[in-house]
Amino acid sequence: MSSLASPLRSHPLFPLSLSKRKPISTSSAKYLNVAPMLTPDSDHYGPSLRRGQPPTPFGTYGDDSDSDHCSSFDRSSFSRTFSVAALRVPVSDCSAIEDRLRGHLLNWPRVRNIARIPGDDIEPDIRNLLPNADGDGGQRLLSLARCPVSESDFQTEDLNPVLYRAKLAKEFNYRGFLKFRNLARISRPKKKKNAEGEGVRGNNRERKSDYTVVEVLGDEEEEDDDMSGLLGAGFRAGRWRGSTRLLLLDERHADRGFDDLPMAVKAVLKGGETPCKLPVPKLVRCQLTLFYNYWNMNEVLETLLPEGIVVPTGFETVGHIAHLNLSEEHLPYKNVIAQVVLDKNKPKIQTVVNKIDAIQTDYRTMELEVLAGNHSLVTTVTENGIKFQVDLDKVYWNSRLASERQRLVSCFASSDVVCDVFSGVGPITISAAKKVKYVYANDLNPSAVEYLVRNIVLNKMDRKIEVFNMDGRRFIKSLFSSQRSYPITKVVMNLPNDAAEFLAAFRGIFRSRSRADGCKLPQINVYGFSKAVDPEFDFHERINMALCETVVDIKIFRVRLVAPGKWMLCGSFTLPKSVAFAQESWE
Ligand SMILES: C[S@@+](CC[C@H](N)C(=O)[O-])C[C@H]1O[C@@H](n2cnc3c(N)ncnc32)[C@H](O)[C@@H]1O
Repeated sequence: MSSLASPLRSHPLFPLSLSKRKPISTSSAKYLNVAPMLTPDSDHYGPSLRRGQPPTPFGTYGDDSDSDHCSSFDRSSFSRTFSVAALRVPVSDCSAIEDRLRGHLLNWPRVRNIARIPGDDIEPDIRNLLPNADGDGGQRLLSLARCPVSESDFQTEDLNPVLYRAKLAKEFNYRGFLKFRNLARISRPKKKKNAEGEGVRGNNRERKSDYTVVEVLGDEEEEDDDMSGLLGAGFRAGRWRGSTRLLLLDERHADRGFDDLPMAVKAVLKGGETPCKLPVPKLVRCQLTLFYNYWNMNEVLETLLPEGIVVPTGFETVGHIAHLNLSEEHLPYKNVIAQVVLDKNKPKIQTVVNKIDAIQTDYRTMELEVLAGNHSLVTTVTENGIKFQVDLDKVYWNSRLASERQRLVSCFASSDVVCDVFSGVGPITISAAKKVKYVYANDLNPSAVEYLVRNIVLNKMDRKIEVFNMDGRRFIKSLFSSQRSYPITKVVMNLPNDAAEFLAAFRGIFRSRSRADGCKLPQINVYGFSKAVDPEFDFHERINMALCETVVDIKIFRVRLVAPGKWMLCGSFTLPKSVAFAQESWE
């Protein structure tokens, strides 16, 4: 039984997954309990989980301390090693040689073709102190070891850093000690950035942020011997003792002898015409290891999920939350999928959730299950430069409507007064308020109203928005019947499931006014869904029915397909006079 185990072996949801997906090779028996079989694919260029070999002995790389047992898998089983050849060159000549070897160097995604050799770098400061670096290097080294004994030690013109620091400390009076932080700054070593983006392995363990490591195979002496076979005795130049870099050669040259290498590489190895003076660069064999962090989400999921199961590709993001919409077939693997999504999208994503059920509540909220990461569903989203706080547990939010909201608001003019009947936490309200004269915003959900108020304050729009918390029909009726200081010119009704039915509330809104008053009729922007063959016709019919009137001049815009064959639409029309002045109202 144990021989069928895989990277998911400890996961109860994957009993047979990899046995279905990949055959296990008997020759790789020692890896059986940790890795799937790897079938080298010689036609394939570039790294892949199938091509590389697990490091030997398997499991010495990678630390799976991140694992939690309900959702995890053995991340170290994703380490793969590849053989590559490299030129070991002095740092000072590296970029010149790199230029000369374009087209012959390793060109794998996210792998730099210049690699550092751990422990090989010599700090410029140290190099200046070393004998032979400049004439007095040895003397400087000695002077560093000196401790100040007498006043005369401080009289020396050229104080070394140790003496200089001691001198400063000694000279500080009461006021000087107030500047003690400066003293600390003088002696604090500068932080070094890892510009290479590559890890340096220590104690055979990868650091968390590392995704690749390059090691030269064999010790120094063996290295020379190895290469003498390849290059011939003539190429056994004296060993270079300064800082070096590895220039990784294209994978085609991994196992080639000197004679089979391209002319450009041979020319560099021969020295002579290379830009570098002696010492001559050396050809070395390397092992390139790519860790779990290297592989992208698809590659990892493809390995983890059983064959035949489509790898879930996209997810929606709301602030720090990744929102999956897993299908039935993915549900048995939901925790592992979520963990990979989290691993591969940190730090932006901190929580991964899955929608449990279709939206059914009155407040259009979703039932979400937290699958990985922290359990907070309160997040901040930035949409079109505006910040919104939302609690996905209590309010509606849909990032996919961002461009539609932008389109709608772009149709408003600065003189407009907007009435947002189903405002939610305010994405249309606040965006419109930035442009128009005034906005009346309403929502039935008290939590949505709470966040709406927060977001209005957050975006400093409180002087241009008035908030209401009531049913949409009542809101329409009371707003239009009261003598508001701003006559409403635009109405937004974004509750696609039922908004068309709310249109009945507009019947008779100007009933008590005289037609001669010159009341400006508002433009209505109402959203709806349609599964009909002709969605525009279908939606127009529903609008007419709700208003008990035929709207002649209407523009219907297809917002997006929300499901196969199901359109979300936006209908825009001016409220017919006959509806606004109708004598009967919806009540
Ligand atoms: C689809 S959401 C749209 C929210 C917002 N316009 C947006 O784009 O995010 C619909 C909103 O209408 C609210 N709602 C549902 N029924 C309502 C009713 N009868 N009256 C007023 N608001 C209602 C819900 O609470 C929800 O916030």
